[in-house]
Amino acid sequence: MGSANGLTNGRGGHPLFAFGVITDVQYADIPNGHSFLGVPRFYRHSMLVLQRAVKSWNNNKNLNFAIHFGDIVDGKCPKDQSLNAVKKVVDEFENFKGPVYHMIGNHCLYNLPRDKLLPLLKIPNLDGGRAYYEFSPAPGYRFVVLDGYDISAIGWPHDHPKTLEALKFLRERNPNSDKNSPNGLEGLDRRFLMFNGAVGEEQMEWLDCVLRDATNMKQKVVVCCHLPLDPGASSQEPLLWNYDEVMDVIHRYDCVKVCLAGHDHEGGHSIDSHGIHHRVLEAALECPPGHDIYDGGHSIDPHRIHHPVLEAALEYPPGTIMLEQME
Ligand SMILES: Nc1ccn([C@@H]2O[C@H](COP(=O)(O)O)[C@@H](O)[C@H]2O)c(=O)n1
Ligand SMILES: O=P(O)(O)OC[C@H](O)CO
Repeated sequence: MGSANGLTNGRGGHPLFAFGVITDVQYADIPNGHSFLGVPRFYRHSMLVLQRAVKSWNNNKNLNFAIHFGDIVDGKCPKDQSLNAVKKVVDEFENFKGPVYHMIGNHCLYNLPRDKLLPLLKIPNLDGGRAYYEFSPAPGYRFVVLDGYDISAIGWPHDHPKTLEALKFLRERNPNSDKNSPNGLEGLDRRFLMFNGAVGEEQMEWLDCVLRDATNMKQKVVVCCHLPLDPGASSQEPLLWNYDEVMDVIHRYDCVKVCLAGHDHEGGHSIDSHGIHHRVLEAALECPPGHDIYDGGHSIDPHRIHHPVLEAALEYPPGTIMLEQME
């Protein structure tokens, strides 16, 4: 089964490569709770979901790597346990017999500052806490991992220019005293919340260079970010503040075929005006005990948990993504 940009569902054709995916593990050694809107969250069980994912990835001998889309530990984790909790989850990922890539989410930053977090997550930190990077898992392909909290009111020191820029940005767009509240904001403006962030100017220039280089090298690109980049694949509140500017850069080139994200726990999928697939993955945290995203049995609530076979059919099997014939 082909799709708009040549991705297929793994039932035919020649696989280019496959990789394990999981997002929003948000582990904490605390009792079950719920989101602000009342959706149940299973903080301890998410570790089991991860363990099963790793087992399933290892059983599938053909995965090139695994990637977690951020929020490794929940913000409710007692702060004196943050370091050990992050280490515990990273160790679990390390049981995967292959490279593992991480990115930062808001909950990571509620727990630890960037200088502590980045080395633990093995995010290359070459330049003052930046958390964007790229890698090539197979010839002709490049993965670009964006830092959606580059401009953010969380994670940088309180007096850091990026914190101040983010607070100014929020003040100008969100009149609520609780900057996590979207009350009164209309439509896409509902994304101007403190638990989101933006890609800054320097990162934007870096992205432009990487995409120009990939185009020259005739490489195809998958863009990964904790925060979703397309309103068609996500509700309004979790979007990257400047998703539109990032997409303008991406749309200048023809090399990006897929954008993957987490953060919007329900998940979603869209194909944008340029034929790029956007897939937001469902949160491991909200998988109820007794069920498993990665059991492949599909005996669980398909609305919340099972990675459904989408129109673009990116998953093969659940918990992995296989790319084929990206043209
Ligand atoms: N509709 C909403 C959603 C969230 N908030 C605020 O954000 C905080 C985090 O939300 P979670 O979904 O992670 O629980 C929450 O504590 C609220 O302050 C909101 O105001 N309105
Ligand atoms: O990052 P969280 O877990 O606070 O949740 C983000 C929400 O799902 C966005 O609507």
